[in-house]
Amino acid sequence: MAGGVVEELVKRAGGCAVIDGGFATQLEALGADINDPLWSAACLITKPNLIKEVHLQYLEAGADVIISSSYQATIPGFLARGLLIEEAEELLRTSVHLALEARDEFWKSTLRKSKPVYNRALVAASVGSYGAYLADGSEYSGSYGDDITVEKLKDFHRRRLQVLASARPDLIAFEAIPNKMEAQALVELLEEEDIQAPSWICFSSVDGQHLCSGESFEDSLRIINASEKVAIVGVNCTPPQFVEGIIREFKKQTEKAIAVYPNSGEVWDGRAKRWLPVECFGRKSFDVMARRWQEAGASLIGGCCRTTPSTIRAVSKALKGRAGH
Ligand SMILES: C[S+](C)CC[C@H](N)C(=O)O
Ligand SMILES: N[C@@H](CCS)C(=O)O
Ligand SMILES: [Zn+2]
Repeated sequence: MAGGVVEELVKRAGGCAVIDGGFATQLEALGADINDPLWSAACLITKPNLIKEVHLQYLEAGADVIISSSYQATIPGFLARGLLIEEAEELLRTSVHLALEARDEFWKSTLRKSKPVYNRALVAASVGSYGAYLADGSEYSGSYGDDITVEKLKDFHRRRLQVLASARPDLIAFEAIPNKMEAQALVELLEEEDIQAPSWICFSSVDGQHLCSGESFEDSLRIINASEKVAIVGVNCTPPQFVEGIIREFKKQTEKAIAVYPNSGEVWDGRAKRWLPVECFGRKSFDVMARRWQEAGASLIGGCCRTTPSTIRAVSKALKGRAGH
């Protein structure tokens, strides 16, 4: 059963596991230049040590799950950069290995302390949507053009998924999926490739009522509910003010564990490649909202773009009564 490892983690975490925060955001905060078609995955080539440092910072902050640096790491993306196929595949494996190394080192160091306050974290291999690869902001529009088909999406995802799975992550995290066709492709692919690690599929939404494409959550959840390979569904990189309503809607439509890791509420300008500030997304702070998300039924909670280790420290404290320290 795909969900065993997830159920165990959620139980160990006291009912709600903490996911890490914005990975690319923290890479940038540490000085990386990610204004690049590969976005944060460029650092797999140029700054692997920084990637490990970001993972360690989120573990220190109290994350029970860390997500690898492969969101925008794709074989065609690396080939366009002039790498060979073997080099591209090695970088994909490296993204998982860096996260596993950080997890194992951190866990060893906490075991040496007399009163460990952490759980042994899980590593989720990130698989960004096709829109992330296109690097045109389409993970927030769901518009992949008229020519796209389920088969083309499966072909796009297939080899990367095989390679990432071969590096033995604990979970596979499909992130910022903006339309139903891609959810269908992923569910079929998990079955065809018989992927053993449990998966999560997280959608992006810009209005809190639909996928970014405008399609209903209901139809996509029906597709996902039929898959035993998917243990967790949810939303990521979605404005936080919509998340409580989304969880309540998902609770009606699925029995799978629900993960939410919204962004800060800022909006990505895909053309200018920058985050646009928002006036105000509500009066509540992220950690206060996180408690409401837990009450509404989320089992895994973290942050996405523009959230940081201090966000996750506060979330960990709010959900478990203690910060990572
Ligand atoms: C989650 S978005 C901010 C990632 C970057 C985007 N795919 C781009 O390359 O423009
Ligand atoms: N795991 C990725 C998601 C981007 S939407 C990151 O945090 O950078
Ligand atoms: Zn994000």
